Amino acid sequence: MLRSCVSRLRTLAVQRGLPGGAPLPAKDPWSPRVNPGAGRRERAAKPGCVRGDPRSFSSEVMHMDLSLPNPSWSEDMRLLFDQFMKKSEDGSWKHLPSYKSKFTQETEDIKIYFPDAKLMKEKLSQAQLFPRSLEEGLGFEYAMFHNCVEDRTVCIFQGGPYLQGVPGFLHGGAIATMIDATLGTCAVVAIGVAMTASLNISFKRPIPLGSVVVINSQVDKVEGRKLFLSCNIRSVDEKTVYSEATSLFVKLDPKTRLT
Ligand SMILES: CCCCCCCCCCCCCCCC(=O)SCCNC(=O)CCNC(=O)[C@H](O)C(C)(C)COP(=O)(O)OP(=O)(O)OC[C@H]1O[C@@H](n2cnc3c(N)ncnc32)[C@H](O)[C@@H]1OP(=O)(O)O
Repeated sequence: MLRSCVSRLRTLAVQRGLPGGAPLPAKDPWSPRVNPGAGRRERAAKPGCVRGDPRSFSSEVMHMDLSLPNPSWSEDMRLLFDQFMKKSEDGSWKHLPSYKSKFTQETEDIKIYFPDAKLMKEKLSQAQLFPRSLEEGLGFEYAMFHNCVEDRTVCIFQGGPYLQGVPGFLHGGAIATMIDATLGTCAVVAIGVAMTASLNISFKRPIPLGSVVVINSQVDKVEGRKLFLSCNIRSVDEKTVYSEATSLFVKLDPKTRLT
């Protein structure tokens, strides 16, 4: 019993990068917690990006751009990210930063839909964006890029070990989450604050855990406040179509309260 407690504490010490933990492989994406450098984002040059171990400064984690490469990213993920960053140099594509929690323009915009702005502010101070709520490498690792001319958002996504459904493959709910997040971002960039009214997904092939996939979304049609979007998820070599989805997003009516 004592031995198992010591062993558990030792494991926790390793996970938190504390002394006493046995060393583990430095670049194992399946054990990001045990990588002492795993909390660091490599590209810290962008505005708003914080250098150092974010776990020691929780407010900094909230404000750190989490869509930048980190040690849990596979080679495929890094290559795709670099390709899209290259495409962004001429301005046709734009890298969209992503935070656990941050008062962005969207946060400001949504306040008007709540009758009690003070209560809303309190709630928001505790809130985290769902796909960013798991620790680095364990859940949703992704970066999004938007093309304003073509009304398209591309998400490069690597699903970590905590997103398992059928053993070895991603959970359908995790896939749906990333589809919704990508379509939602495409919608918000296109028309402002909007919510998912309907989402229809066809799961065609299972997505292996830890693999990198590309979610391609686009605006198909706009009818007043209604925005119809579709997307597909493909393998990096584009040969496998894993999922397809269609959706309706509705731009919120400033006259209507959400609660
Ligand atoms: C530069 C950096 C940028 C970065 C940028 C990143 C931003 C960061 C993005 C985060 C991205 C997260 C993405 C997560 C997105 C969610 O997960 S949202 C959560 C799930 N969705 C919900 O909870 C929504 C619940 N539903 C509702 O609140 C309301 O039904 C809605 C959707 C707001 C619509 O209500 P409403 O505004 O009162 O609309 P209403 O007047 O009833 O209907 C308007 C029209 O839509 C139609 N409609 C409404 N609902 C439906 C429906 N379910 N089916 C079919 N038609 C419908 C109506 O029939 C009507 O059609 P018309 O008669 O005009 O032809």
